[in-house]
Amino acid sequence: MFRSTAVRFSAPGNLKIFSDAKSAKFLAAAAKAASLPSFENNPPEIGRANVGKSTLLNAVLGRNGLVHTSKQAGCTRTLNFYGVGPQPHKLVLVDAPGYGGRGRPEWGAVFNHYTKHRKKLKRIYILINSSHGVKEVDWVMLETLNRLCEESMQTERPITLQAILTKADTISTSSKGIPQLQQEIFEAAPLCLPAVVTSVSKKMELGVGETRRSILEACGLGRVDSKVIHS
Ligand SMILES: Nc1nc2c(ncn2[C@@H]2O[C@H](COP(=O)(O)OP(=O)(O)OP(=O)(O)O)[C@@H](O)[C@H]2O)c(=O)[nH]1
Ligand SMILES: [Mg+2]
Repeated sequence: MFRSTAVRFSAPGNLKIFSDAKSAKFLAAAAKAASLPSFENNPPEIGRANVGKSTLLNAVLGRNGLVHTSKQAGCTRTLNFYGVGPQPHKLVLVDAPGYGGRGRPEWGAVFNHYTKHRKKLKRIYILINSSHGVKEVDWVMLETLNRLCEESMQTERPITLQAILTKADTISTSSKGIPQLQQEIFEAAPLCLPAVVTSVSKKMELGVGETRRSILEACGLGRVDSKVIHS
């Protein structure tokens, strides 16, 4: 269980902002979410469909089944916000729909709008399947996010980017090794922070504590982490 006196991951309120609707409605909702004043820190998770975004979020929140997951790609279709701790939330985690074959242009439009306009955005996590490696769509997304981070450095809203290599329990001998994947990520996105390697399965749990620490550090809550987080 991930516990903290100031940041309680075990009792989040699920703030579902978007519904699956036409693009215009999506964008209006994205604009609304981007200007919500009570959201302090919003690190969103992005990645190809089925990479394990929602599963990792459940693990990070210490709440099995809170975030809907599925074997079928394209499960998450909206940006979902999970407030952590008492109101007003110091931390809000954001689960995003996947990109790639099962993604939809309007989902991308919402994500782009959100990342461009959300004032309190601190860090974006890009999740990549360890055993599939860096696909072309991942490469394009890494380059795009690297540009976004670079541009943000000139503003009062610097955004950092970090990779998460998921499903480490499924790495086989034919998969590329983690150091090689890391190298490819750096080539596409030199600003990307070193990847956290995770696995959330019955076989192996790995990297969940490290992901939590990274989120707290990204949001300037790092001191809370070192004192009172138990993972
Ligand atoms: N073996 C293994 N399976 C995992 C892991 N993480 C997630 N899965 C499985 O992968 C499938 C997809 O997980 P989700 O968390 O729904 O993936 P997602 O990225 O949110 O997918 P979309 O919402 O469709 O974009 C589910 O069947 C999960 O149980 C992992 O670390 N190891
Ligand atoms: Mg999902």
